[in-house]
Amino acid sequence: MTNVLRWITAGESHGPALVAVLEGLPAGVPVGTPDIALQLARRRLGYGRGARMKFEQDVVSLLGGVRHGITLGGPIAVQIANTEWPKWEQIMAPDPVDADVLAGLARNAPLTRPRPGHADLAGMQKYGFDDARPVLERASARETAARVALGTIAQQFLREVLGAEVVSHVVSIGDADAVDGPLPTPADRETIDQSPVRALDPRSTDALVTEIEAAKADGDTLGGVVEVLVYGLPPGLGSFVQGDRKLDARLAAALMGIQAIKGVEIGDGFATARRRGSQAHDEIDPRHPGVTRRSNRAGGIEGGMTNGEVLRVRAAMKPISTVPRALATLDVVTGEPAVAIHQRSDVCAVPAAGVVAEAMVALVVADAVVEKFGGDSVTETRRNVTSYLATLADTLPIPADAAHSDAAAAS
Ligand SMILES: Cc1cc2nc3c(=O)[nH]c(=O)nc-3n(C[C@H](O)[C@H](O)[C@H](O)COP(=O)(O)O)c2cc1C
Ligand SMILES: C=C(O[C@@H]1CC(C(=O)O)=C[C@@H](OP(=O)(O)O)[C@H]1O)C(=O)O
Repeated sequence: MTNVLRWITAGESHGPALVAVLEGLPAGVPVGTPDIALQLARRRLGYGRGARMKFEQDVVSLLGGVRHGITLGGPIAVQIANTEWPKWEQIMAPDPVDADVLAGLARNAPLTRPRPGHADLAGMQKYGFDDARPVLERASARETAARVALGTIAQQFLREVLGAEVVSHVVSIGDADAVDGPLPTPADRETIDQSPVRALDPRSTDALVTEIEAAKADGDTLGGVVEVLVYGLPPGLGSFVQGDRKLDARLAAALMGIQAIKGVEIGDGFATARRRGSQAHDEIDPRHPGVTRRSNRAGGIEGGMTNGEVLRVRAAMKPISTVPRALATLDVVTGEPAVAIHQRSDVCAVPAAGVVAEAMVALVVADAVVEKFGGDSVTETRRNVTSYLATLADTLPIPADAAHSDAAAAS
């Protein structure tokens, strides 16, 4: 399946900049450099991130597709420059650099002890490198900054045409679970971002921070689970007619594409597999104004389509593979046993992964919205949305506002 909305990123972790292009978005979406900078700043936060997050800055510029704060309908190009570039200018130079100059740079020493869990070894084998540098430079999750930049624009689009809002929070870190309370709503965003682990309930924060501190003290690393919710989606985004058109399949692929994400769950996912049917599905109740369902175990997707309930998807992140108490590996030059590269690194990046997951969900949902409603301008897309919602109300005896579920529908 070819996406209506297309996106791509380029750039290395220690290169001069990341670049990202988003194509297929209608004209008229309000977005500016400060909106993107704000989201990039959120991605850098979170307890457990390494030193690099403190000294490195993202410098964002919109290079195309936006004029005076409004998208023009053409490809949108974003650049995220890296303030650390002067330190890497020769090591990562696109043009040849004198071998003597490179030999004098300690930072340029070949990385020959691949980290289990990172892209190092398979990447070196795949491309025939005896240095992990060319692999890790692109495999690195620095690239997620570029996706967050594009996700910001997708979120602005969803807000503009549907009034839809994307929220994320951390569900667990390592073995510690956040308090299992009501689902976060858009009104909770600030509270979540103020928590160093991006947990909604303040009682969760201490437990999750303690978990990270304990791993750090042991020279170890952690993963965890994040959840993304989208409020305000109409039924019918995505499709049941082909596997690759299913919205759940598209969400899973996009979330799995984030570095270190190893599991995706839609709604109650794995828990649903253990339930009986009578306890697994979401009964339809037309008497409850504004809500068609008595529960939302499906996470707002049935048959590969949104069903008008809150979209709810989780992503499981594995622990960071640069483990300070380094793991066993080999030296690819000598073939001898060795310990893996273990320079500075994040101990836990789950809170940041939540921000990245928001971006990927926003891009996938925005793609499904453009696919269903079309439109070259936001005005045209919005008109098509309005007409679809009116038709829905005409054709089925579902209360009109049920087609636009609100926060209450989530609980
Ligand atoms: C926000 C974020 C930050 C990350 N930071 C690190 C890090 O500091 N050190 C590390 O080894 N891996 C880090 N990772 C994970 C690696 O990028 C990832 O494990 C690697 O690219 C291999 O890909 P895979 O885990 O998907 O197989 C991070 C991932 C994310 C999403
Ligand atoms: C730079 C970012 O994340 C990096 C992702 C990353 C990895 O291996 O994925 C490894 C670390 O980089 P380094 O090995 O240079 O310390 C993280 O800091 C970022 O998120 O902006």
